[in-house]
Amino acid sequence: MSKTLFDKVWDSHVVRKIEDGPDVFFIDRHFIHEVTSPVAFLGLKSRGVNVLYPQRTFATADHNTPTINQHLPVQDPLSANQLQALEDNANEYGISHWGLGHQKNGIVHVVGPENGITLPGATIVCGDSHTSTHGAFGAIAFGIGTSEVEMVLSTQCIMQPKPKKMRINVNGQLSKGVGPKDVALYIIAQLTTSGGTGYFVEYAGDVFENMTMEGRMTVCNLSIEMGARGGMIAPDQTTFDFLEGRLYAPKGEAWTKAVEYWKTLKTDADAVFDAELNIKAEDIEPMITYGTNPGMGIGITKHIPNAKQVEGGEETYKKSLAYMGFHEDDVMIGKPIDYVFLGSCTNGRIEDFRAFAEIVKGRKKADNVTAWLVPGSHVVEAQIKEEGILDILTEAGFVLRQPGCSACLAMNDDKVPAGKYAVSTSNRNFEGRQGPGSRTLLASPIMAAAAAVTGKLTDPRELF
Ligand SMILES: CC(C)[C@H](C(=O)O)[C@@H](O)C(=O)O
Ligand code: SF4
Repeated sequence: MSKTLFDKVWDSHVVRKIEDGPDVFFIDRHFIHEVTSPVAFLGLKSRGVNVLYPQRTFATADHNTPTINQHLPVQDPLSANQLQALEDNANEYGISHWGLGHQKNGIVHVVGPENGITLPGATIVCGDSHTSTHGAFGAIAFGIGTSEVEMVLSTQCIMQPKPKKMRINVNGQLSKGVGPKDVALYIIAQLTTSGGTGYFVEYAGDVFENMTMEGRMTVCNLSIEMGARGGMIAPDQTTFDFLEGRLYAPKGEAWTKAVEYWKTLKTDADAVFDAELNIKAEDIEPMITYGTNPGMGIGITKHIPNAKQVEGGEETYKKSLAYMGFHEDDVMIGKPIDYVFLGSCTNGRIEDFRAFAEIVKGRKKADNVTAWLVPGSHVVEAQIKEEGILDILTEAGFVLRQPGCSACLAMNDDKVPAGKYAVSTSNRNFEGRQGPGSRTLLASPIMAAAAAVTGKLTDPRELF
């Protein structure tokens, strides 16, 4: 029978089928961080159960970490406790731990791929919704809850009903200034934040085939924001080139054999999906969100839609605009902004910093803008320095911070004040996401750069 990429990976990991119930599903690799793992370990302890395969679990600290002075003790007691608990649990159970200050430390969804822990055909989970990022490598990767984290630690399996399958095809040529983030925000705007509910998505078409691994990760990362369980892209030469030689990637003969297998991980020509969406690359503009969910996005040259044009309740829509301090039919270009955040597991990789630097090169940060530029990992930070990007940023008046989730969800000190506008390369614009009362406008790194140097929303295409 013909199979999709998703079927191939899923079916090869089912340990047991339960009639009319979920599958018992084997997990190859498990990431943990300080927010969702402490309670899972407490559960293990209270049941007197051990970690079955500690070498399949990887711990990194990211959410509660400060992004300056990481060599000093963490001031916030809650954060300090969470970080300590992660370290203690990792040590107690023999799990590798990349804590604050460790040269491999960074956001879980950045360091996994960077170190070749994320591999094609693998099943990957983490107590974190943006685990979908790892699907960029042709892995089945999704977020799980704390009780499932405990289940994976103790059995290396979870119980999962098999989701439905959706394919999103984007074909054609993206225009200059339109990148992976715009593609993803465009798709979410089309589908809405619930359009992917119950599905696992495969992204296909020449736009994804021509995309770098960083770009594919940005797209898969945002799958969760359309309600999908996860998203994936068939592995190809771009994937293999990215992975070869990385710390945990197979070596020598094992590598050759692995690549041979990975090449079979493609959707068969006549395989059937439960839903399919076709998008023309030429229709996508640089995107910006104007509301309080990631589906409320439009091309930068467009006006904010009228309540009558949008699905869902008019009242909720108006409430969302009121929170943002915007009005129906407003033009986005020219709106003044206060903060710019470049970073997160969506856009905190080297390519994102290159894109940002391309725009700010030879320009200056606008005086009214506070900018937080936060690499996704120490590896990204080092590369920023090596490639001379730091010099460009410094010259333009920007400061580079240290790695972590930072203002993406403001669990540390990087909080956008109430009422202020932040152009953010992260993935969620919910009320208060970047600090109580903060107003988030989601965008690509180049859109963020254009705002950072002009102090207002600007069409980045004008700055090339
Ligand atoms: C803290 C964590 C559980 C959360 C998630 O699951 O996504 C966070 O990473 C987020 O982005 O909101
Ligand atoms: S960077 Fe943001 S979205 Fe990603 S894991 Fe951290 S808090 Fe979640």
